[in-house]
Amino acid sequence: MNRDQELFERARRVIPGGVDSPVRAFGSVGGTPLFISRAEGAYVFDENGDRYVDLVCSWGPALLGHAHPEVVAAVREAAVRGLSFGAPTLAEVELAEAVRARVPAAEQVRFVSTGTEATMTAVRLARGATGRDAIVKFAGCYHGHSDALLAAAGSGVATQGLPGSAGVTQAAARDTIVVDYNDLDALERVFAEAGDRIAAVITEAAPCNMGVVAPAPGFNAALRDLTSRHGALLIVDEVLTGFRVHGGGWLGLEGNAYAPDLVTFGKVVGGGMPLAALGGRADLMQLLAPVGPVYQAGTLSGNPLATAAGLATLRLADRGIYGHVDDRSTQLQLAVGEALTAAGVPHVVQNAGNLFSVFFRDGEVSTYDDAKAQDQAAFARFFHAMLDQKVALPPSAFEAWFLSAAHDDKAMDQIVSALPAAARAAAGS
Ligand SMILES: Cc1ncc(COP(=O)(O)O)c(C=O)c1O
Ligand SMILES: N[C@H](C=O)CCC(=O)O
Repeated sequence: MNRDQELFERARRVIPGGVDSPVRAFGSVGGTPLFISRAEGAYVFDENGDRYVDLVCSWGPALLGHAHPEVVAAVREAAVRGLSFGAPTLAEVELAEAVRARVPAAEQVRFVSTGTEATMTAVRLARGATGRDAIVKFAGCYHGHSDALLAAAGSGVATQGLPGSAGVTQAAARDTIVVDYNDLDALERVFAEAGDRIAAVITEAAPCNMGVVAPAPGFNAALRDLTSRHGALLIVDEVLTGFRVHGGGWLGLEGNAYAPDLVTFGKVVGGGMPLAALGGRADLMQLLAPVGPVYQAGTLSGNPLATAAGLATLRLADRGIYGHVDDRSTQLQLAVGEALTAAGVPHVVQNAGNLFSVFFRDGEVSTYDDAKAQDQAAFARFFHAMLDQKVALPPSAFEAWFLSAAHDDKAMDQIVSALPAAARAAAGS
């Protein structure tokens, strides 16, 4: 047994499945997760002492690469001033201003610790504002693990092939209406039948948790029109896309052509620390306690180390950074496509800005059903062949691949030269 295997066995004795988040467990690809001892730039190092080019990037936050010196310095400086105060700070105000400057729809911002809290609060706020109970979500979208949002969810729920989660009450499930992604006709029908019950439609700005499935042109703007016509709110979840695909998130990439009522952030906004946020129209945000009647709170919300990391990250994330990540993403998408084509493996590479994933099937994927109809065994073979060559992909066919500003020519060469053998493994040859 190597050190990772030893640790996994030990972990499983004290931690369910040996992991603190199911997607880490290698459940759908088999084998032993890497136990990471440290990370730097484009690389992670496991407990065996092996170095891997990382295409997980902490599932998104590491836009600048791991342990960027300026971000680490900002966290160090904050740490010596105190780890947590449970009181307002200057850095929170600065970070809220930085978010508002980049995302006009976020007129006011409330910081929380996880994306789950951000979307959960958005749902509660929508219900409080409209006096309605039902929420519409799209099949294959993932918004964290609050009860209202676990139905037909992507990410780890998709990876495990679950329809939802045990422990969600029937009442909660009844108030969540699930519609196929990119299907406006179906959504129109739902509003025609139950429009006066619907508090909000929540959508990933561009879904990346059933693999990457960009919205059809005009889809998000149509959601805006439809919800407005029916007095429902539009919640755009930018936890994954926010500050990653563009300085203004997916909304910015689409030129802020439509404005959601509420928008959620996580991952990059916390620079690798536990921080997420809910933003939105000021009149709605003013319904949150202590101003309004919708309660939301958090002992560690707006934690000073996390706000320091977030601020340093947003300050560094300029056009050059996004240009670099976009170019690397285009390069890798082409290289993966070429390798799989050469090996005769059915596939489609889809992107939303610099986020992309590979579906091991022919034909465009625009719904969760399309995403599920892929050869997951081929993905598992591909994944392990890449891992054998010291390239760490997300261990699921339903997750996006993440690049960073630290993925330089050397790291890219290592990835690209690993592709032909991985493609042949996917082909089963
Ligand atoms: C789009 C989206 N929303 C919400 C979440 C939940 O965030 P967290 O894992 O920080 O709770 C995630 C990822 O996990 C996500 O990708
Ligand atoms: N797909 C998820 C986030 O976007 C993966 C993170 C997790 O659930 O641990």
